Amino acid sequence: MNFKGYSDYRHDTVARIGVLVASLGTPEAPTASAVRRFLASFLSDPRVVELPRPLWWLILHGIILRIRPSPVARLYQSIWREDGSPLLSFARRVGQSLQAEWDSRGRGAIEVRLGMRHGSPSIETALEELRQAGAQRLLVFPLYPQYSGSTTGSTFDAVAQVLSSWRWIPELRMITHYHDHSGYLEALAETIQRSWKEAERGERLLMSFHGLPKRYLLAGDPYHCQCQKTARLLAERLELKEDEWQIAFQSRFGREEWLKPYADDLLQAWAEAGIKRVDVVCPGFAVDCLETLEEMAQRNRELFLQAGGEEYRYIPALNDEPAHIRALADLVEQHVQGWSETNSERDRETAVQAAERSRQRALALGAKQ
Ligand SMILES: C=CC1=C(C)c2cc3[nH]c(cc4nc(cc5[nH]c(cc1n2)c(C)c5CCC(=O)O)C(CCC(=O)O)=C4C)c(C)c3C=C
Ligand SMILES: [Fe+2]
Ligand SMILES: [Fe+2]
Repeated sequence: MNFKGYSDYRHDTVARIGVLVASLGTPEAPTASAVRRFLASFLSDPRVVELPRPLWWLILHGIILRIRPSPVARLYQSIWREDGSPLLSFARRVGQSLQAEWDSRGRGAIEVRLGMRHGSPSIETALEELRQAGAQRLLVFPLYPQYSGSTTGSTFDAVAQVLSSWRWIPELRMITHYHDHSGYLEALAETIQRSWKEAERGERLLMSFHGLPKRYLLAGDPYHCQCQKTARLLAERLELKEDEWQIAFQSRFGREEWLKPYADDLLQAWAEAGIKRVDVVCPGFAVDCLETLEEMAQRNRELFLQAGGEEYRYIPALNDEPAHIRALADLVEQHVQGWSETNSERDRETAVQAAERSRQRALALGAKQ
């Protein structure tokens, strides 16, 4: 028996809905060895680094995994929390809050599980839990508002890989992007406006997204377009004038050209041009992580202040903000349409009850003859 199945399957089993909330993953600890394990997994993913495998294997194992883990572990140390990696801690809270928000809506049961593309809790573990909970309908929900092959696409690969060992493949749906979803944009607008109420507003708002090699855009990855659209719609909601905001891309890796403008270069140029106060938000990050807390909230602040800037305010990611959770639950609701209705109908009249009724009918017919 090569495939996992339910050996004790009963016909009155209700087809449950499982929601796999997926995120990137993070090291288990802020140490060089844990960071090495994480990077080895992440950077071996052909969706993340699109280079010929033998060449990349040599560069990755011969150079990168020897020199990068120690300095990157120090960066993780600067943001590590009592409950571990910020990315994992916030993603857990998002999963729990989404489950609670859904339950409070009374729209039929769903089971939410969190799975990480790299590290733990793995997508495999999360899917196995959903399988055991009888989730024969599966909604895959990667926490990436903007689609990219390197993130959303890679999540799909991992899910497909796990499902390839299942005997009974669930009905499958996937939220591949939500960059222009009104609830998501509203949640972003709300956190920015709240931050403007708390302290004086900056002269400019920088909307910074994780970067991507420009090559991927030219090969057809829609990520760049979706970031542009998110930024434009957000600026419209905030009624910002052209010169009051700007998009940028952060977290470059390697030597080739990435999407531009680069966030650090832009902040430096702003400071040198006499801009004194900036607000920075990272709309592409559903939860705070190394790239937002260390790079954008700490490192680029130093850069801006040293170049002559005076105030730099980092506006946190949406994390478990109620407006964010409501938006995510709205997205789930939109994508399970048709599923929950059939489920509640089945809840009322299970297959066994229906079978019993047809048996009675058959008996009654037999008695008449
Ligand atoms: C070629 C390399 C990389 C691509 C392409 C890439 C795309 C990409 N990444 C995110 C989100 C995150 N990336 C994070 C960390 C991170 N990213 C890369 C490289 C690429 N990312 C590296 C090597 C690292 C690790 C840190 C480092 O060594 O510099 C994280 C944070 C993880 C954490 O633990 O907090 C996130 C989140 C997106 C959205 C994206 C494509 C759009
Ligand atoms: Fe990344
Ligand atoms: Fe574009």
